[in-house]
Parts: sequence; C-alpha cells; structure tokens
Amino acid sequence: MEPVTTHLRNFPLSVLLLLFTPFLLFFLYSQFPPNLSHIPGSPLTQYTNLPRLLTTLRARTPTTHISLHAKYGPIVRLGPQMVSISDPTALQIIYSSDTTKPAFTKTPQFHGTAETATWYKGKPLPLLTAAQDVSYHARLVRASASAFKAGSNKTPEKKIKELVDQVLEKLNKQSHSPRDPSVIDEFAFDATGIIVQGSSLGFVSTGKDVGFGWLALSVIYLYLSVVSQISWVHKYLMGSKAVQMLIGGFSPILRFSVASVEKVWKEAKIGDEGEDESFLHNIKRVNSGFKEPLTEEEIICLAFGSYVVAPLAVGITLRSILYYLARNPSVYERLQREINVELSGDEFTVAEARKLVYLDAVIMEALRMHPVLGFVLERVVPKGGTELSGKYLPEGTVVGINPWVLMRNKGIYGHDADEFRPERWLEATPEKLKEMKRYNLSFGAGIRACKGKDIAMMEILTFVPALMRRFDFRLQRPNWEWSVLGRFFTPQSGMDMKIHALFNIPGQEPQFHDFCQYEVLDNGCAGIWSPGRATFRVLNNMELRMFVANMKVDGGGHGQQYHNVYGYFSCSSC
Ligand code: HEM
Repeated sequence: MEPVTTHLRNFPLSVLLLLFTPFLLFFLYSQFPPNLSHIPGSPLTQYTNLPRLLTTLRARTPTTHISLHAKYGPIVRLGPQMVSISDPTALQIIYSSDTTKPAFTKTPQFHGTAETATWYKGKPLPLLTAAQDVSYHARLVRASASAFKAGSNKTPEKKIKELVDQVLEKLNKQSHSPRDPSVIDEFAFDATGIIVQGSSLGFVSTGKDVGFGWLALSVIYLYLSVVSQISWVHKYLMGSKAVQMLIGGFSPILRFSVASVEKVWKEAKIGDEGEDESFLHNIKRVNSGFKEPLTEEEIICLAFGSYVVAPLAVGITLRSILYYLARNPSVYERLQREINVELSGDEFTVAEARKLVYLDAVIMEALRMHPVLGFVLERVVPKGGTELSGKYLPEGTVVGINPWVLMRNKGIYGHDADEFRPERWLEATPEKLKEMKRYNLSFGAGIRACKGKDIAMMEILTFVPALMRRFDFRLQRPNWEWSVLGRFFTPQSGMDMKIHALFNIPGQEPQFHDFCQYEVLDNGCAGIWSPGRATFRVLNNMELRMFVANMKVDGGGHGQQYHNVYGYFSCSSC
C-alpha cells in the first residue's frame, strides 16, 4: 500500500482548491461580515478594503470620494466595515460638541503615527491627535489650552513677522526666475520652530532641511495613508516590536521634539514670561502649577504633535491661497486693494489683518476649496449602533466625513460650490452664513477640532498681507492645473510662480520689472513711471496707497504683462 503522503502529492491541486474554497470563503465571511450590505457602494467593498487601498495608492482620495457620493448618494460603503457620509446633519452626531451626547471616538487611524514615529524609551508615545481614551485626551487638552492660544502672547507674533521679512528678502533675490514657491514650506517649518520652542529651525536661512526630516515626514504620511486603509498589516510592520527594535528611535522628528523640550527646559526659568515665550515655555509654566503635572513623555508628545502637523497644514493652506489668487485676477486685485488701503503700513499687526473682511473670505474660500486633510475623519460607531442619513449602522462601524466632500456640498455653498469665489462668504444672509460656518470642516469639528487654528491663522494673517503689499505673484502657466497628492494630507506641486517685488528697495540697484513700473527712492518716496517711461512722478505714501487701491491696468488683466499702469490721483508732493 502506498503511503498517504504519496496520494496527497498526486492529488490534483484544483481538487484541493475546490475542497478548501468554501472554508476559505467562510473564514473571510466571518472576518469581514457583510453587515453593511444595505449601504450603497461598489459590490467589491462589501468584502474587501482593496478599492480604498487602490484609491490611496493612486493618491486620489478627495476626488474619488466626491464622485462616489455623486454616484451613490449621502451614505456610501467604502469597505466591509467602513462608511463615508456626506449628509451635513450627521456632522453634529459624529463629531458632537454637546457634552450630553458625546462625540464618537477616534479610530486607530492616527494611532499609527505614534507607533510609526514616536518610539521613545521602548514604547510609542500617546499623541494628542491619536488619543482614543477620552480622559487622557481631556488631560492633554487642559494642559495645553493656553499654549495653543496664539493671541495670548505677542512674542511669537513679532518673531513670525521677522521671519516673514526674511522670506520676502529671499524672494526678492530669487525673483528673476519662475520657480516653485518652496520658500512657503520653509516658512511653515521655521514658523513651527518659533511657535514650539521660540526659535526658528533654519529652513529659510539655509534653504535646507536642517536634519528635521522633511523626507521622513513624507514617508511617514505615505505609510500611514496606506496602512490606515488595511490596518491589520500595521502590526506586522511599524507596529511590530521586532521592527521597532531594529529601526526604533530613528524618527528624526522625534529627535527634534526631544531636543526642543530639553532646550526650553534648560533655558527657561519658571515664571519667565519674557522674550522667549513659546508653546513649550507656556507648558513649562502652567505645568508646574498642576496637581498631576504632565510627564516628560506627554510633553514630548505635544511638541511632536505640532511638528508633524503644523508645517504641512500651514504650507498647504498658503499654497492654496496663492494659487487661487493667481488664477482669479479680479479676486487678487480686490484683495490687494483692501490690504493697501486698510492696513496702516508694513508694520501692521495680526489684529489689524484679522479685521480685513475680504482677506478673511479669501482664506476661508481657499480652505474650503482645498481642505488640508484629504481623507475621511474616521470615528467608531458606539455601543448599540446608530442611525445616520436614514440607515442603521451597527456598533463598531467606522464612519466619518471627508472634508473635501462636505465643503463642496452645493446645498450648503451654492450651485457654484466647485468654483473659487470668496464673495459667497460676504453675500450670504446671516442664516446662510451661520449654516456655511456650522458645516465648515476645514479645521475639523467638535471636541477633536484643530487645536492649532489660532496659531495657523496668526501665521497666515502675517504672511499673506506682507507678501501682497510688497510683491506681485503670478503663475508661470496661468491655466495649468497643479497636481495634488490626495492622501492623508493634500500637498500640491506644479505651481511654478513668478514672484516680483512691487517696489524697488531703497539703497539697492533699481530693478525694473516687465509688469510693474514703480520705484522707491532713497528718500523713502515712491514714484511711478508713466507709460513709455517718459516721465517719473514721485508719490507720497498716502498717494501710493491710493494709487495701488485704484490701480488700473491697460492691455489685459492681472497676470499679463502690464503695458500701461495708471491711477486716479493728482500728485501733490512734487
Ligand atoms: C491651516 C492649518 C490647519 C488646518 C487646516 C488644520 C486642520 C485640522 C483638522 C481638520 C483636524 C481634525 C482631525 C480629525 O478630526 O481627525 C486637526 C486636528 C489637530 N490639529 Fe490642526 N490644522 C491646521 C494647523 C494646525 C497647527 C498649526 C497645529 C499646531 C500648532 C495643529 C494642531 C492640531 C492638533 C493637536 C489636532 C488634534 C486635536 C484633537 O484631537 O483634539 N493644527 N487639524
């Protein structure tokens, strides 16, 4: 008699497959029960997360989610246990700010950040953005609330202003050739250094990464984007202790965060509210008064959280503002007029800039058109399940809204929601405006909304008016669409710009630009060359502001070559 193994060896593979397939299907079924079969979506998503994964790999999450909702309606199945919602009424339920009806908790979506990049003293740090435990989250928020308030101290504002001046000087030197405005990203990194530790990181001055790990940050976010779609693989990769033993502690951003904390703890004295005030100085001061002070790990978490979020978020938003302004000449000109007429001078404060209504509308519209986060802000359906958009969702379902989907909702923002039109924020009735703001997800919503909004707005309100007072920018290829990497974050590329100083700097060799015929004289006066540069007239500061406010351009709109530039005024100073 032949041994059993021989029989098995001779057994055709196809028969084996036939026998085992039902077991395999049963296993898959029990792993991923199609309990969301009543939710519309592509049939494949009932059984697998593969479509989600492919969308992420192709970096098309925002646009894909928008078209899925256009096809399937306000509630769409994205995976065997995941649902995306576009129904605005669901926002208050999922991200509730009502303490009697707690918001749904976060999924491990962000937890991967901790396990991937913050392996510290043998374990991952519990980050604020990732925290799933409600009381731990509340503890970190309480301890850092005053540190996140940008308006509470004037020192960072002053330092950010100095940094902007440094950026403008750099732009002036680079203005001869069109290029990607990467100096914006350098600004965003240095500004984060000022906010977190009270001093710039040195991106702008060196034009280099300075060891922070810009590349590492991109790799971390690529990894997170992918594993958040198929979370079980994480425990075999960066979530595995063995992998962390091999490459743990490698994260350069973690090293930076630890160094920042050490620097502030060494240099700042408790009670010192002087020149060096920063996020960490503030934490150090308030922490000493707590009954249960934050631990070293928790403080590093707070620094790390800002370093991984703030530079990308602010950089992406500044790029959006510049891009949409350059593509919309009438908006650009209206904003430039407002900035030149309403602000007192180059030394304007953030409080002054905050009062500019059109600037505010432009920023809100840029954030609406291009939210910084490109994925569903995931939450878990609590015990007992819930009903959203008329459909029952069982406990444990992952659910959420992608800001890109909600911010293009035509019912809220109008039939032209796909267009960049800041006027919509100014024309709306008070009720409509309230509705538009209520469903504004650009900074998230409810208890887990962005904690750095104040800081981000301070940086944006310092940068944009300063740039527009002294520079003119336009896209090298005005009708060229940029490219957007639509994953976790939504960074843009392909926006080469010509950025030119509007006025020549006193004491420097005058540079005459093809599109701008102003000049600032050594005595501080500004002048304008009349068409054809036959005569030169000197303007005082007030006239200059009036001139820019009423500036007319012959021979085409903004972004084209200015042949004749003239204003409505009569020059009285010369
Ligand atoms: C224009 C700039 C920014 C935008 C559009 C933005 C957007 C967001 C959004 C949408 C969320 C919610 C994520 C979720 O619900 O899952 C969030 C959370 C957060 N952001 Fe921002 N952010 C910006 C700048 C900043 C800055 C500058 C900081 C820090 C200095 C920061 C710190 C945080 C933190 C700590 C959280 C987590 C809050 C929590 O879980 O309680 N953000 N941000």
